[in-house]
Amino acid sequence: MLSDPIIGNYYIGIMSGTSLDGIDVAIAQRTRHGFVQIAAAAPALDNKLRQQILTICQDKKVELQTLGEVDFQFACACAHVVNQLLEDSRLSAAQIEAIGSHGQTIFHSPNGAFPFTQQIGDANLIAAKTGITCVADFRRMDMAYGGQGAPLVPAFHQALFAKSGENRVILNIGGIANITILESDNKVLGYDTGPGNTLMDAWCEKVNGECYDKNGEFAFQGEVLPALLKLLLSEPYFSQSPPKSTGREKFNLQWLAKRLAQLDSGLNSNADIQRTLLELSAVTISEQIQLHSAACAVFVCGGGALNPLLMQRLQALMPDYWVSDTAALNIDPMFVEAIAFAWLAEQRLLENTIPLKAVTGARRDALLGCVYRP
Ligand SMILES: Nc1ncnc2c1ncn2[C@@H]1O[C@H](COP(=O)(O)OP(=O)(O)OP(=O)(O)O)[C@@H](O)[C@H]1O
Ligand SMILES: CC(=O)N[C@H]1[C@@H]2OC[C@@H](O2)[C@@H](O)[C@@H]1O[C@H](C)C(=O)O
Repeated sequence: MLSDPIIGNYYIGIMSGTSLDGIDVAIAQRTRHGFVQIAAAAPALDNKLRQQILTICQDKKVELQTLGEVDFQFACACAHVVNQLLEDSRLSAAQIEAIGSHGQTIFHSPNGAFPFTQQIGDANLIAAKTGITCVADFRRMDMAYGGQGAPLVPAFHQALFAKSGENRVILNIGGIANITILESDNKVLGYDTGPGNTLMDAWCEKVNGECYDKNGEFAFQGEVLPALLKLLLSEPYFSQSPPKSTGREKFNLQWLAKRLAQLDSGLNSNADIQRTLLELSAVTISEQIQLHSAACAVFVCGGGALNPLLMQRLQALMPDYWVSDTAALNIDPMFVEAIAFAWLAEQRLLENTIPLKAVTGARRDALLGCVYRP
């Protein structure tokens, strides 16, 4: 029997998501049993660079020179985390087939008259500074075919986690939350449900100066404010049918401030608002899962899996579902997205189209990503 030439190959995935908490990087290996995590790291972003990117995302305005310089610096940061991880794991660049680099989304606008999505982190530089082929720009071909360009991970979830004859849900709770419904007949549905941690992070940073609510401790001190929750839930995005995707362009501090101003929020404690934002994420996620899937196991990944109150509320709001995290499927919940981009790089080099049209609404499945060779 001929041996399969792709078995044993190593790929690297780099993801830095909407939370801007750091750069997730993972080395994965194609084995006979699937795609296996070999090493991973999630170093924090340099604070100055993080602030510059946040400013670009929040102000939605940037000088072209600044944009170019931030793009350069972010790519250098990505190359650095790759080189560091290779050194720590005693692997050489020559052993890696490719890097899949998501880049940092600075604007995602899939629905306007001129849809676009923009990620920074020049893949030429990543290839040059690591000596490894870099695959990047994964979203825009899907958009070119009329798709949302997001979420992309449902295809990876299907490839790794689908089990014939069994319904499963994969729930990523990053800044934005997205669900993948894996149906027993191999059909897949996936979309962004709305805020995961992004509003909680923004509020916590504003009132406590901490970039996130560690272990949900601040939210635990508060009570849900029913009038505020009702108002937040009236956001039209939540009742829109998929395909749909969103980002910090919509769910941000201004979005929250506008709604707080409509209520007499001066009477509410900051902890109550934090608790209500957590409830907003839990309610919007659990409603969408229950709308599209019969009772089944829900496997959570992303930083939200580390928030015990959020996990507790998801289980309570979905009593017929079994909520755990992707560790139960042998993938570290903190690195599912990074490994997904390693997988997307592999798929690109193999020239496999990615089955996403049912998720993103694209007219056809496409080859995703551009290849930058050093
Ligand atoms: N110990 C913890 N307790 C509570 N929340 C946590 C904890 N650790 C991480 N988080 C939350 O997870 C977030 C980071 O999650 P993650 O890295 O999955 O997001 P992301 O990849 O940036 O976002 P996205 O998936 O939307 O692109 C943090 O901003 C924080 O809100
Ligand atoms: C435009 C963009 O960067 N979207 C991210 C974001 O973070 C979570 C959610 O919103 C998801 O739609 C997507 O990331 C993952 C990796 C995806 O494409 O599947």
